[in-house]
Amino acid sequence: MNNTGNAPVQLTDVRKVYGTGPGAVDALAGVTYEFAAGTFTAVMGPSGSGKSTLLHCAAGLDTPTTGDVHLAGRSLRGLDETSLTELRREHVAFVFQSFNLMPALTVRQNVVLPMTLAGKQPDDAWVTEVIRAVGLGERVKHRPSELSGGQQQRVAIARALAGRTAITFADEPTGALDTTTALEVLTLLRDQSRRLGQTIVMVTHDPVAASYADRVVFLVDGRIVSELRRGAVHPTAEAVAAELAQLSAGRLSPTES
Ligand SMILES: Nc1ncnc2c1ncn2[C@@H]1O[C@H](COP(=O)(O)OP(=O)(O)OP(=O)(O)O)[C@@H](O)[C@H]1O
Repeated sequence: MNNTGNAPVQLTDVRKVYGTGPGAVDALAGVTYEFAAGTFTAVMGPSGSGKSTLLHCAAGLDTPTTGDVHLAGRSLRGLDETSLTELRREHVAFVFQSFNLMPALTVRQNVVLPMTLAGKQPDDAWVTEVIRAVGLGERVKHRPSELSGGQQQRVAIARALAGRTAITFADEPTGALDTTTALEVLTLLRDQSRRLGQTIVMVTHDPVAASYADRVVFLVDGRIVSELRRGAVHPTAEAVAAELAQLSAGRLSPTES
């Protein structure tokens, strides 16, 4: 697959090897993929297939062993840490499992922190709207320690939405949420991608979560092996689960099974 050069997130023959010698692990075995502007993509695959490694390499949080990543039009190869931090602050939001909230700050202060760090003026009305949309309108002055795990995750999601960055990386964003809140959060992410043209890359184990995405890519043993795209047929939870089951079954070679 050739990259066209326009996508906000592009991986070109990205390989990531952990360790050396006989114990080395090929976490990514040559991934070339474009996460196109305004698309919401779910990354799925069996445990250990390389999903988190792909997300970390794509976001510049980890360095590929070989290959290149372009983020917001810039090659990450050889970029120093300061430039990388600036690039991320300007263009990227994160919703990770470890919420990375600042314990001393209130909900609202946490939500606007990336903008403050990037020297941007928060849009107060929009910040209020996203905090309300994630169901924390009554808790803006609470600190993370006064919130449940699910509520803390919602702060992280509000923080990602508030900055209206071009790109959001999400790692199991709904893992700690009850079903109702999870569906609200997925709807918010989908709306964000549709309304603001944001590119969202989400790792998930959950076919229902993946069904909110426009595209679902499947990783097996560090390679993208298939893809479902919204077209005539929506990537339904059933279609995603069926593909995953087939890939997981196919992964067991006759000698292993
Ligand atoms: N820091 C590391 N050192 C050595 N091996 C690693 C490291 N991080 C990941 N791996 C290995 O790389 C492979 C891919 O790991 P990764 O965490 O990307 O998979 P994953 O698909 O996200 O898994 P899961 O669904 O279980 O979270 C695995 O075999 C894992 O053991």
